[in-house]
Amino acid sequence: MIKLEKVSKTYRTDKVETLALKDIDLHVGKGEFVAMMGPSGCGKSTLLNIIGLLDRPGQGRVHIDGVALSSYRDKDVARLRNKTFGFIFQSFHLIPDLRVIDNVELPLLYRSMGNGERSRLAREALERVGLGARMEHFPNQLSGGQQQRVAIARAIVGRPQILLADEPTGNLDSKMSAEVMDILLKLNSEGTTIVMVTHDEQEARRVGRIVRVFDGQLVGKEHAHAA
Ligand SMILES: Nc1ncnc2c1ncn2[C@@H]1O[C@H](COP(=O)(O)OP(=O)(O)OP(=O)(O)O)[C@@H](O)[C@H]1O
Repeated sequence: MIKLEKVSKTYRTDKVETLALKDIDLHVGKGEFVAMMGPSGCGKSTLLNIIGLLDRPGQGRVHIDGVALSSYRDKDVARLRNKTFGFIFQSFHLIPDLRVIDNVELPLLYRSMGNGERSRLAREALERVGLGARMEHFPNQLSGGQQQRVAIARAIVGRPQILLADEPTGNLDSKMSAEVMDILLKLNSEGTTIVMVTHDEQEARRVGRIVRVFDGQLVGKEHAHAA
């Protein structure tokens, strides 16, 4: 499903060069749930951005569902990203002036579908995360855990094959974190491939596989075992 070969990434500013990723080989099979762990600054977000086609590697190859990213032009990459991935962030990234239902509909605006269909899919996604009764609320009228569930509904509304989550429980207390993890595990059991960055060992142990990043490289052998 996701295959990275010898991926490296260097950030260059006027004065400094930072080698953020070095020779990453990673294979994530269809339907896997992978937790990515490592100290601050080791390259986890950079790796997630490259997997999610938000950034291109400096060197190396990225294959998504068997297709090499290098064969896509920029505008096709954007379309592939929108269709294939759902993104969840630590700080939710909801739009405060939009009602919950309108936030969830956002990713569908780029697809050709009528208002009725858009609204039906958004309602369905909100019901799946247990927020069917909060559609007309604004984000600041919800708890942190509920806001993250809205963000999950927004991430899954377009039925992506892959969910990428960057510390999705980082801003939540343990009860809300457990609720968010339950939803992610359920989505995974229904077939969605998930890659999640986390700092929480206990949480990571709930998922299928842990990939550890250190200083821009993968450590251990676990990254090689995927189907
Ligand atoms: N846009 C950028 N320009 C320059 N350097 C960057 C940029 N983004 C990241 N870096 C550097 O690349 C390295 C990896 O950063 P990255 O954000 O991927 O780490 P991380 O493991 O996600 O960290 P954290 O757990 O703190 O979020 C760091 O040394 C960081 O300073």
